[in-house]
Formats: sequence, C-alpha cells, structure tokens
Amino acid sequence: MANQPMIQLKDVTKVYDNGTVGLKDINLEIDKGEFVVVVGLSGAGKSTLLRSINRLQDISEGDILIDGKSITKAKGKDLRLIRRDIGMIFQSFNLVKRSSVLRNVLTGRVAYYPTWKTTFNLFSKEDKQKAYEALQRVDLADKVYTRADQLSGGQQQRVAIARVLTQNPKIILADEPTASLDPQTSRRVMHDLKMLNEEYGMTVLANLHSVELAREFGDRVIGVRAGQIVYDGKMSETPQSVFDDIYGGKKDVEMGAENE
Ligand SMILES: Nc1ncnc2c1ncn2[C@@H]1O[C@H](COP(=O)(O)OP(=O)(O)OP(=O)(O)O)[C@@H](O)[C@H]1O
Repeated sequence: MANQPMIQLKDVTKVYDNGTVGLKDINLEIDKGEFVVVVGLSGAGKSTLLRSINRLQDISEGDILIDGKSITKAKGKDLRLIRRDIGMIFQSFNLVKRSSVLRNVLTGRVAYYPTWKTTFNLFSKEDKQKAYEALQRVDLADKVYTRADQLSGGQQQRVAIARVLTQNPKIILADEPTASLDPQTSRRVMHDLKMLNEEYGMTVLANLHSVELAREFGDRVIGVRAGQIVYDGKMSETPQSVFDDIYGGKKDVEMGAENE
C-alpha cells in the first residue's frame, strides 16, 4: 500500500506488572526511510518504546503496526516474519563474544533458515559472501576471523551494524547504541547507522542521550517524558530550548561522556 507508515503506534499504553507506567497513550507514525532520534531523561520510557515496537515485551493496550501489519496480534510464523524485518542494535552490542566476527555477522541470517541448519552452521556460500560484504561496508573486512571479544567497543558495535545489514531488515531499532563509547567512536558508529539509512533505505529509530549526536544524525526528533511524547519535530526546525526543556536542566548529567 502506498504511503502507509513503516511504524505506527495507535493508543499504545504499557503498564509493567508492578504498576509502573512505561508508555501512556502513545500515537506515532514513522515513515519509510526516516532517521528518528528519541531523547529524554533516564526512565522517560525510551527503551520501553523500542522494546514494545519489536515485541520484546507486550504492550498493555493499543496496537503497533509494522509496515501495515499488527505485530501486537501476530503469532507464530507471522510474528517471526515481522521480526525478521526489524533489526536491533543494543548499547552492550550483544555479540557472541567467543565466536568469530564472521560467525556473529552471519547470525543476522538466522531468521532465514530452519533452526537445524543454523545449529550446524550450515550457512550458504551466498550468505557468507553477504556477511563479508557487510564487514567491508563497516571497514572491518580484515577482522573476519578475529574473536569478537578481541575487538574494541566501537569495532564490536560496527560488527553489530554489519550483522543488521546482513539481516536486511526494513527497520533498525537502536537502543543507546553509543552509550558505552567515547565521542569519536560514537560518531563513527552513528555514521555507519546513517549509511544503512541512506544507502539501504532502512528506517532508523534510535534512543540517544547525546544531544550533539542527535542533532548531527537525526532527521526528526521525538522527546519523551514520563511515558508520553512531549515533542515531535524536524531536527532542522528544533531549537536548543526544546532539548533544554526535555532534559530539564539535567542535560550535562544525562549526556555523560558523550557531551563534548
Ligand atoms: N521490567 C520493568 N518492570 C517495571 N518497571 C520497569 C521495567 N522496565 C522499565 N521500567 C520502568 O519504566 C519506566 C521507563 O523505563 P525505560 O527503561 O523505558 O526508560 P528509558 O527512557 O529507556 O531510560 P534509560 O535512558 O535509563 O534507559 C521507568 O520508570 C522504569 O523504571
């Protein structure tokens, strides 16, 4: 269908078992190819938003549509197919530390195989080639056989980006992708994420603490506070006062090491 949003949240509320309200009546549409950054204080609900979108956790009310299909209602094979279209980048990289870089990148293809094949490492030659090419795109082709835990944090995150590229999803959800990295390495990682967005048309939704990085890489900014969207606008039209307001004067504390 033409012009249907890539991600759509309809009246989404998430209440945790202990009664904490993670998200409160969220309505949001994100179009194909957008690079959206989500900013907000710690505890505002940024991770809850991302985890709800790929159903790492269930929402309490409302509906979430991925490219027109409800992930909220999907089950079994339908759910697996929707999830295959959503890549994740985590603050902690989530690599298999003792496996090679190539093997880690190949796991991006796992959802395209029956389980028994991946258990025995029976990836096709084409997929090995895809993984190698993805590593070339993030300048890590010389590390294919290196063990993941022998790489720097920034390199590990770029392996995670190569893994997402190999997965070839429509959407990338990045939860604080640079929170454990220094400013220069952070910029490199964001640059690679932007490359997936611009060259492969992947829609990116990234939680960021750093206003600097948000400004440099985001096309659109969403401000979250207490589980609600308090700002939504084009980055180019967003004045600094919006960030000051969202961070309520605690900006320096929140931005930590990424604040140059
Ligand atoms: N599993 C859980 N059980 C109960 N409450 C939770 C759970 N996960 C998150 N919360 C609460 O939900 C609210 C939103 O948390 P969330 O992790 O989404 O915030 P955040 O904006 O991502 O914060 P941070 O930047 O620190 O990661 C917070 O009050 C948090 O304590």
